[in-house]
Amino acid sequence: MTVRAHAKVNVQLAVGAPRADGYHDLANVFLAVGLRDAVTARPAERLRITCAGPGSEHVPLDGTNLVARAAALLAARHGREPAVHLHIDKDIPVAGGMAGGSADGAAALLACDLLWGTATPRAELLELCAELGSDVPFSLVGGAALGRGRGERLTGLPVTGTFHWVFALADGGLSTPVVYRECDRLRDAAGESVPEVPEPDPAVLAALAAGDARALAGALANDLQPAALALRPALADTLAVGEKAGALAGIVSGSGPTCAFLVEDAGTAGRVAAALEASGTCRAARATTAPAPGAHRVPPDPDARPRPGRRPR
Ligand SMILES: C[C@@](CO)(OP(=O)(O)O)[C@H](O)COP(=O)(O)OP(=O)(O)OC[C@H]1O[C@@H](n2ccc(N)nc2=O)[C@H](O)[C@@H]1O
Ligand SMILES: Nc1ncnc2c1ncn2[C@@H]1O[C@H](COP(=O)(O)OP(=O)(O)O)[C@@H](O)[C@H]1O
Repeated sequence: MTVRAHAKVNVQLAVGAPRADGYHDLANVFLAVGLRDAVTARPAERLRITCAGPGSEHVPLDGTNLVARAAALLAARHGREPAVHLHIDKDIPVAGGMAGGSADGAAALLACDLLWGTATPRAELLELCAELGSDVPFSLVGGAALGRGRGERLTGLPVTGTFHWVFALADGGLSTPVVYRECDRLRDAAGESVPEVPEPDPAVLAALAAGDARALAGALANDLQPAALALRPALADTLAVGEKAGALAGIVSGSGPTCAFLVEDAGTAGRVAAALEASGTCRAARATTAPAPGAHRVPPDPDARPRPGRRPR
């Protein structure tokens, strides 16, 4: 049973003051993009995780992996053992601010639910996603959505047309909690007044609904960007290269260090990606489109053969 789930970019990430539980209230406007992982679930004697693809050496294969936590949570809900082999085919950059772990968690929940025939109602799956992590419910639903609370309370958003993006992948990741802490520290140091509960920007929502890339480019906003840049100053060079090469706008994706560039069309995407790769300011650049779907089953490929050079760990 194979389920695919996509990466995200935050077209608005407004971060409130830290809450008593250590989280931050957000106005988090998620947009699912073309980069995706796949999780395959097969019956096994006990829970086993394998992973292949770029960066897979940085993915934990123990009980802390979100796919392991997803299987354990769903199994406990249905009073059974999580006896399953979960294989992750990774393409989403690890610790890149694109919710790769969350995508895998949502994909594993769905894959196990289908494999075990447990038919968990959608609302319950969403609750389990929220237990796994703040970004996991969005990975299940995809498209575009506003996340309130810590990002887990979703309202679907209308999107028209296709948005073209280029992602500059960085060497190494950034830790999400470290970036949130740096954001708090910078705001404290600047004596900034921060709302408890931030609000979505109507300009962002209108641009998504209208399919207006120029308007969306003008409204992109990420409150975690100053923190990501403080922790990784070289990201400013990456952003400058992409913008100079013709992107409408560049922004750090979520907690970073991936940089996201919104571009006018597929041709510009190719040119911006080539300029980023030639600049040496990133590990690789990937052109893709949005919106992308939520986690979904893929039919088995009768001609599937193991691909050389992608041996699972
Ligand atoms: C920043 C965002 C933007 O979408 O994603 P990434 O860019 O990392 O992918 C998310 O808020 C990340 O969500 P996710 O990675 O699911 O976070 P969780 O596992 O729930 O929380 C990890 C840690 O991040 C911090 N955290 C997360 C969410 C939130 N609203 N406030 C927080 O302060 C807390 O320190 C928490 O302990
Ligand atoms: N399936 C998974 N894929 C990637 N990372 C995972 C996974 N499960 C747990 N992790 C852990 O979560 C951390 C954050 O991973 P990821 O979701 O890729 O990044 P981000 O939170 O920046 O979007 C990783 O550094 C890793 O230790």
